[in-house]
This record gives sequence, structure tokens and C-alpha cells, in this order.
Amino acid sequence: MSIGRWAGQRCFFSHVHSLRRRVHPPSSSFFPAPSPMLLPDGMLATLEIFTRENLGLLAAVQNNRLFSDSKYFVDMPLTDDPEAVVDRWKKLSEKGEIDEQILRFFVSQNFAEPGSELEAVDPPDYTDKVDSFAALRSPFREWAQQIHSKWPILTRRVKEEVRDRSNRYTLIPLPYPFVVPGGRFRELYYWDSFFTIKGLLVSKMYVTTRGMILNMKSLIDRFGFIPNGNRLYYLNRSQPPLLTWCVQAYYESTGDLEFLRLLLPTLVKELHFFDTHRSILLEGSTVPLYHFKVLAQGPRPESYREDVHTASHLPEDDRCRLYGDLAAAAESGRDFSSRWTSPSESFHLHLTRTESFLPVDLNAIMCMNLRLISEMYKTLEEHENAAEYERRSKEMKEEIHRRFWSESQGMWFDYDLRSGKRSHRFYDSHLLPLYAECTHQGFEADRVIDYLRRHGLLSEPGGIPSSTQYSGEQWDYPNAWAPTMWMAIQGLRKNGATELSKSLAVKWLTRIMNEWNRSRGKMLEKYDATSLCGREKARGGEYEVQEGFGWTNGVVLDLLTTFPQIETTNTHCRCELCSQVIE
Ligand SMILES: OC[C@H]1O[C@H](O[C@H]2O[C@H](CO)[C@@H](O)[C@H](O)[C@H]2O)[C@H](O)[C@@H](O)[C@@H]1O
Repeated sequence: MSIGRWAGQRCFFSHVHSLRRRVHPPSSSFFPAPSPMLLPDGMLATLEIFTRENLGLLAAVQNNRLFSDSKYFVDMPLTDDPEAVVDRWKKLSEKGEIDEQILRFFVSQNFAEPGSELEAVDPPDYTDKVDSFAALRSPFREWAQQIHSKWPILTRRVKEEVRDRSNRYTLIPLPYPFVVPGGRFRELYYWDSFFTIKGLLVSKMYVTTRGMILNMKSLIDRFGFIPNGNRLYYLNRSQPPLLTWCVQAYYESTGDLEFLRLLLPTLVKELHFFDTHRSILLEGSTVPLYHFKVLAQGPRPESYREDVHTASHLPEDDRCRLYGDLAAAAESGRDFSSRWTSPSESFHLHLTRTESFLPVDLNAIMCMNLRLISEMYKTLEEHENAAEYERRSKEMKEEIHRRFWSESQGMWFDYDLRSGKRSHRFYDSHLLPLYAECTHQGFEADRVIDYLRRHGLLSEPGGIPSSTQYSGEQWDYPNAWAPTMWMAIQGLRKNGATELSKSLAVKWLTRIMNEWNRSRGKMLEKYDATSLCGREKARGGEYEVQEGFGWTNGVVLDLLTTFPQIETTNTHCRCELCSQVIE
């Protein structure tokens, strides 16, 4: 926990790192907390291939645009041990200039296809027909069945050879099969997994869900936290910490008390990670709040070219700070967004200062985690612990009110540590206290609904946009995303706004179903909120819109079964927006 006045500068870390280099393995500062020694033998050497600046291999491959997506190279398995690959690369480098053709040949000889380290697997608990959708109306009922049938397509298992020769892969082995988001996202993603699990539970796939949770437990056992995804290059950051929600959802569906008992210490361990590495105590306060924060030594390996380009606008001394803030934006799950820049400056990605904001959503998540952990202790009749976590959760509720709630606006806003004020711009993540039930005494949901209406946020035909800012980044206007739409809809519902929440569900589900029809069966990671029929594509960001898609599928199944009686508004879409007929 950082205490006292927030300094906002930390470039000295590169210096600290260079001192530490003498006693630690070279990449030690890539890790936020756990010792890199926890990595299986040889994996540190693998990580170095993809992070060590002075080796020059990563820069050569990425700067020469050998692959159009920067993530491609860092996912490639090695065809030999890392020491041998490094040795060959050094010998080649010593010969002088390496042109693109030689580089391509080197990569083809020493690296294999990304994804070849994983195998598709039929989930053991998947059956073609489930009775979960019987109460739904047509065409939602048939659609739900088709989305359900996507689970086997998205389920993967780590091949045995990765366990045997883990030093040849950036993939971190996991013990159980897992559902991936899809497309370029070939691994388990932390916060995605909660929304995927909500869908798996609707599909009654309890074994798969249990395995997903145990995979995350195994990551906490090994590293002390859950990384962004199970890749070595994600080990310097986490993501919005939703494991507690996953366990609660699983317990609610199964009543499996032994599983709860097994997982509770893991949840507490994760909380400890956030308390130790992500919390901050503001002056005059006794209750810590949380922020996303990453100590990065260099660009994100999976977006090396992009980060180097973004940082090229800055003096060299500031670059390490920016690399950390960009990785922290990835930790927030919202990479990238105007949210992490000051409202007083016009947007540019190099102005990203993620660490300088106390985010509403992370704090609401932590507040809910404390409450859920307290309830779990109560269930296990550990009353002293239950009381302790309940006390902490209540304190956080008050602090959320004090720091984030604007009485005049009727909305929560992120707190800007640099200005010491709330940053009065809307992001859909600001609705999270509704779902987390971390609202203050006397709170009325109408205040928030009124804010949404006043700012036109309920009037877009395809959903609530991520923000009101058009920055060209993927977590801004006009894009809308399944996880935050789900939290907004369920949050409004929890707070008594049933009709509004239902109408938003209809809008969102129709938006996704229209795109599904138009594209003949595609489920996407994000959508454009300004159209209902799917003609407009979501845009922005550093990669193409991906198809699959874990969290969209999960959210759709969960919403359809939350509101079984809803009907689609497809007719409206057909007349107003589409040039083609959507059946
Ligand atoms: O490669 C760029 C970034 O991609 C990921 O972020 C996006 O996809 C994730 C998987 O669906 C999702 O969890 C995240 O919210 C998206 O912004 C990745 O998580 C980032 O770390 C990575 O830099």
C-alpha cells in the first residue's frame, strides 16, 4: 500500500531495477511481486527472448512487421530450447545486417505456429440439447441454443508437451480445459472468464466452470495473483479481480460447500495481493482505495511496435512511466480509453496516466469482493472473519461515496490523483456500484437514470456506449461491450429499475442477434452502439474486431435466461437502418 501524499512519478524504478540486476535474474522487475523463481526451470529464458531489449530479436521481428498482429510472434512456440535459439540469433547478428528475408527464415526455423501448443477438447459436461432455454420466446430460444453450441469450439487444453518442455512456450500451463475468448485471444483471460462462466452455468456446464476456477486458483498458487492471461508476457499485471464473483456464481448454482471451503483462502490471498500492490491511502483517510498499477520496464511484448510508437513522442526519461501506464490500462481491461487521460487535455494515447486515477469500477469490485468473502465466511460459520470483512466492505462503501459520488451530477466518477478532484466524464464502468451494491445510504437509482437520460446515454439504438468521448480507442464512443453492458443491466435490475433494465437487455440482445444474422453466425468481442442492425462495425484499438467470443456468448445466455419473456425489436431495425433484410 502506498501511504500519504501521492507523488505521481516513478521513473526512478528503472534505476532501482538496474541496481537490482546485479543480484537478481535479469528480468526480475518484469514481475510485480512474486519471485520469477516461481517460474518453472527455463521459462525465464523463454520470457527473455520476448522481453530482453538488448537481444534485439523482438524489436527486429516487430519493427519489420513480420506479422500484421504484434501478438502473433510472442505466441509462437520455440522449436528448440531458448538458450540454443538465443545462441543462433547472436551468431547471426554478429555476421552483420540482417535483412527481412533472413529474419523471416530465422523465425521459420526457430519458431512454430501460435496456437499449436493447445488442442481443442470436447468439454465432458457439454450436451447438444439443454433444457435451459425452454421458457424463451422465438427467435431468442433457437438463437440461445446455437450460442450454447459454441462452447466446444472455444474450449482448449494445454498439450502435454508444454508441461514436459515448458521452456519452449510463452503459454503458462493450466491443469484443466478452459474456454478462450476466441480469435487472437488463444489463452484464458482473467476478467473475461467471469462473463464466460455466467454463460457456462446457464448451459449447466459445472465441470468446465469448476476447471476454469481451479485454473485461476493454480495461477494464484504459483504467482500470488491471476495474470491478465496465461502467457509469460502477461505476468507483470492482473485484470479486474473477479475470481470471487466466479466462485460465488458457481456456489449459487451448485451449493458445493466443499468447493467454497477450498477456494476461500485463495480469494483472501488475491485480496492480499491487491492490498499490498494496488492500494493507496489518501491523506486524511483511513480506508485504502485501489488503482491499476504496473511496473513495466519496457513496451508490452504483445504490442511492442505500438507501444514504442506511442512513447516516441516522449523524452526518453518518461518512457518507462508511460509503458507502465499503458500496461496498467491493459490491467484495467479497458485498453485503451480517454478515461486514463486528463479531461483538460485533448486526447492522445501518450498522455495515458492510468496509475493516476482511482477507478470507480475497481473500487466497487473490491467492495463487493469484501462483502462476498464475508458472506462466504458466514456460510462456513467462521463468524470472526465474517465480521472483519463485513466491516471493511462497509467502510469502503462510505469511501466510495465520499471520493467518487457527485451529488450535483447524480453519478460516480473516477478520482484524479493529480488534480485531487473527481474527473467529470462518463464511462460505463462508473455504473458498477449499482451491480456491486456499494451504494450509499439514501441512494436513489433515479438519480443515476436521470444522469443517463440527460446525457443521451439511453438513446443510442444499440446499447450504452463505453463513453461519450470519440478518441479512436476501442473502449470509447461509439463502442459498447458485453461485460459492461451486462453489469449495467444487472445493476439497474438489482436497484429496482426493472423495466429500464429489461429494455436495455432487449436492445443489446437484438443488436448482437442482428449482427449474428447479418454475418451468418458471428459473435463479436464488441459492437457499435450507434446502430441496431449491425451495419456499423465497432472500431478503434490496435487489433481487428475479434470473433468467438467468450464473454459475449456468456452475457447473451445469462441475459436471455434472466429475462425469458422478452421479445426482439428486429422489425424496427429492418425498416430504419438496414439495406438488407434481416430474418
Ligand atoms: O493485445 C492487446 C491487449 O489485448 C487484450 O485486451 C483486450 O482483450 C481482452 C480479451 O478479450 C480483454 O480482457 C480486454 O478487456 C481487452 O481490452 C489484453 O487483455 C491486453 O492485455 C492486451 O494488451
